[in-house]
Amino acid sequence: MNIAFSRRAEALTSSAIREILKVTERPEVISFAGGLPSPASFPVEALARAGERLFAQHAHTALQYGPTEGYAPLREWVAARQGVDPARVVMTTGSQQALDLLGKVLIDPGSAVLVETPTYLGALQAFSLYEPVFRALSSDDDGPLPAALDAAAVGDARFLYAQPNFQNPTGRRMPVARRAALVERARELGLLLVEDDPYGELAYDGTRLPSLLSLNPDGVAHLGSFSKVLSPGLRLGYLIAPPALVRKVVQAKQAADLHTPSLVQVLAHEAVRDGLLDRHLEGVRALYAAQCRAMLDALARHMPAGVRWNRPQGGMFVWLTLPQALDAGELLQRAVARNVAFVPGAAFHAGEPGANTLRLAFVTVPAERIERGVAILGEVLAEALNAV
Ligand SMILES: Cc1ncc(COP(=O)(O)O)c(CN[C@@H](CCCC(=O)O)C(=O)O)c1O
Repeated sequence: MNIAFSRRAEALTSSAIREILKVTERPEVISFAGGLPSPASFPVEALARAGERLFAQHAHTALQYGPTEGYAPLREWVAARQGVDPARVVMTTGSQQALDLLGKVLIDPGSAVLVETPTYLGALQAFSLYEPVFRALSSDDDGPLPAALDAAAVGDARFLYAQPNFQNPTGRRMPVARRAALVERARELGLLLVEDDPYGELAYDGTRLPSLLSLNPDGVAHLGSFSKVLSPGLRLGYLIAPPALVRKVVQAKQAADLHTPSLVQVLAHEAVRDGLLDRHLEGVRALYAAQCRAMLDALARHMPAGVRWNRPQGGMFVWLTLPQALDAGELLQRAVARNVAFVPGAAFHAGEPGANTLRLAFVTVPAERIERGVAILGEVLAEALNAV
């Protein structure tokens, strides 16, 4: 059967992370690839008790169709936590769906979309379905440069996609002054900001900086997720946006999946309604801080000269820059042959190739396996450097 695919489908590519995750299913593989939260961070007991309350008190709601905007008590909980009107909140099936819906309602073929580079490859993949032209915005260690946001660069761009907290893949965090300057420039230029923030509650010192949303609620579409603070298997996220954008996203979501599963929304609300999250997050932050120290110590011990990396203050990722001569895509094959996996950096780039970069996720690997995996990675890099 010769299936005639749409032009969009013909251009589709696989997620580098999803493809590598297939390889990492072998238990002997030390995987620094997927941004999977540590299973030790899942509040299993609290979720089990929430499930009992769900079936005892909310079974009909949890098992029935629900409103596309989401389960009202959960929307209200999100709205209160973010300081917005519940009418601006839409619950989504992971924040990944929010990325897809924003692409669907904001991007025409050929539309310009401004992105950091590198940036989250899942966002590039979601937006790409709608055939934009990506424009990479100059950035430094603090994030996108507001000075790069001039009328010429912005032109008719539909939005700027940015992550202010512990950015995937670089791990960097935008200082408050940079956030304010970025929001001000975007406001002056009438440019919508899409703020993707799955890691905002994962600062190891427990601090939270003001969101871009809080600096300009009418100019920012904010994405949040329960994946990194509760469980990714729930596939639960949310979008907070100006009313006109909420209306369009809801219409698109009606066509996509009618609504996010009622069961998951009621379960999550039953779990978080009495303050579980704040108690739970203290332990998650302490665990991730220890994991990060183990990773940074191992890198310092085993990386050959010329390899650079950041020191994240939160989140789940370390970003390595290799000497120009090395290609992380080629090195991945050699590393996997020695049971170590990571995500090559090229897939995170929308502008320059970035072949000599790679992302290491560190929260799910026990410290002794981090030490062994990074030692092997160091040997693979040293052998490659000796061969150039
Ligand atoms: C910046 C950013 N925005 C949205 C997402 C998607 O999270 P959810 O759909 O809310 O689980 C993510 C999740 N990214 C992880 C998860 C992907 C894992 C996978 O594809 O299995 C990663 O980069 O490894 C993210 O980092």
